[in-house]
Amino acid sequence: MRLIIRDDPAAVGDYIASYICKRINGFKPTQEKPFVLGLPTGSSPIPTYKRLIKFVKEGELSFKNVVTFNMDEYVGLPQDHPESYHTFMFREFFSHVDIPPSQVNILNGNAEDLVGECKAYEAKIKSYGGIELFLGGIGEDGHIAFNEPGSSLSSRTRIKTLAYDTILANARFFNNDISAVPRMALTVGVATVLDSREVVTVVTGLRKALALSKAIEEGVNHLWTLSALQLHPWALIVADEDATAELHVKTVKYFKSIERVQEEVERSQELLKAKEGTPQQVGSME
Ligand SMILES: N[C@@H]1[C@@H](O)[C@H](O)[C@@H](COP(=O)(O)O)O[C@@H]1O
Repeated sequence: MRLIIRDDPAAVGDYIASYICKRINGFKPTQEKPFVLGLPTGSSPIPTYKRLIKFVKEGELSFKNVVTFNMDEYVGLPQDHPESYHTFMFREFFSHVDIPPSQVNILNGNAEDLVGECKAYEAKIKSYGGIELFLGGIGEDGHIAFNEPGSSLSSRTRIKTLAYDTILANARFFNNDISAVPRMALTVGVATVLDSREVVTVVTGLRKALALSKAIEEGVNHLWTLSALQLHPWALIVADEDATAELHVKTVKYFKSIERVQEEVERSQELLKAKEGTPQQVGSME
């Protein structure tokens, strides 16, 4: 697992958006072979969405050949409710980029058959050959998507009862009215996230500091479901300085040094490429 640390949420958003932009462009998606992207809601990914929208407006990125799957949705909240994850995603992201709405997938928390809805979601992900990159956020209790503490690490898309802490944390979106926060949600499982070829997680703010330390400094544990990323072969966490408050100084220094070394390696590879290119360029000019 890699941990990248940036000064603040805006810099985290810039980093992740540039990373996703590179990955999508490098993949060269087509209608036949789209880039399959998993997406989260919450306040943490907003700076990333803002930056991605900018890339699209500047012509550096397109979502025409991208298929998305969102992580979760409340059960029983009307789709057009201002706090439904459907509304959130279109308001904060989809309405501002060139993705055809038919390529957007969000769980339907009002489906008559909720179990069937979850099964169909898993099957649809499979039909696209799986998720290429899952972008995730976390709750203060370390949950990824709505995989609350105690969730099975081999869980799949399913109905989940929300932890009281999560209901309290999300009350801020419902005029601080705890009774207005839905008690249940549909969510992809931990195993659904782990199945994707790459996972990138945004962790910002002091409120997430304990969860980050539990997830990366301690063992894999169902009480902090983000820790399951330790089992993933290609996982990246991008955090801001505030979110590192509970980490050991040694941990922070370690990951920062790894990033420095990685940059050195990349720079020397670029130099080598440029050098190899020079005789040819000279030759062609002559
Ligand atoms: N189900 C969502 C999570 O997917 C999200 O990661 C979390 C964090 O939200 P925020 O980024 O606003 O702290 O909120 C909810 O619980």
